[in-house]
Amino acid sequence: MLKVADIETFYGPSQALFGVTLEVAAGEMVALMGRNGMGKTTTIRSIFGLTPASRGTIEFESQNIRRLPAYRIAKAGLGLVPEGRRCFPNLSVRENLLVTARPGEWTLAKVEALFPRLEERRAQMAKTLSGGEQQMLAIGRALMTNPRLLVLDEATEGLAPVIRQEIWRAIRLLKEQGQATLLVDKSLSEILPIADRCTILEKGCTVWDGKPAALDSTVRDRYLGV
Ligand SMILES: Nc1ncnc2c1ncn2[C@@H]1O[C@H](COP(=O)(O)OP(=O)(O)OP(=O)(O)O)[C@@H](O)[C@H]1O
Repeated sequence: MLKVADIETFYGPSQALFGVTLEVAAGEMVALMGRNGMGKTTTIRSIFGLTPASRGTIEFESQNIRRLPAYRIAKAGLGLVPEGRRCFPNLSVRENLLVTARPGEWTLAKVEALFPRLEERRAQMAKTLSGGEQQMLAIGRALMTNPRLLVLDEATEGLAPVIRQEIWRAIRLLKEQGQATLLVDKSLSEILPIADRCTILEKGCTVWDGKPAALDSTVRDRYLGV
């Protein structure tokens, strides 16, 4: 479904990615891992055309999307939940969900069933939500676009444990429903049981790719330890 091969990405003169390769197949949940600053967010920004890659290939459903503008990439069927959420602060929860809606399986009712808190707060302005609720809203908004591939960047970072659990429960449900997902998260105990595959980045390069069961302590210590 998504094939990223050997991409290189720059911020001005400074190179951040030196050869990132990853793949997400239909129905798969893939974890993109690596320590801070190794290039996970840049990889996601490159896939979405927000910081375009200058070399390599990015194919989504056999279409080359590397040089497409960001809005065309979203339209091709990729949904992003960026780091740091980003909802419309002065729109209600319900308006935030409806403004990005595209026809498909995910409807307002289904998103509200996935996150009952959003239903309870549907008339509230997004800016009055807690951080965790805003994160749920950001996920709900991405689902309302009915993406064939959902990409979550640090969806549970910095949230209270009870909210994190709610978000992980939702992510597990998405997986059961066969939603193809690319996930960045530092919580190995949550991510490893549900990921079909892990791709690890080190200094802007893909250095490991495999099933979570193959991710032994040597690999963990080398690439994921602090
Ligand atoms: N806007 C920017 N301008 C210049 N360099 C940047 C910019 N954003 C990121 N970088 C650099 O690119 C490299 C990769 O950063 P990136 O944010 O992709 O890493 P990450 O793996 O997502 O880290 P984190 O887990 O901390 O979010 C780092 O060296 C970082 O300093």
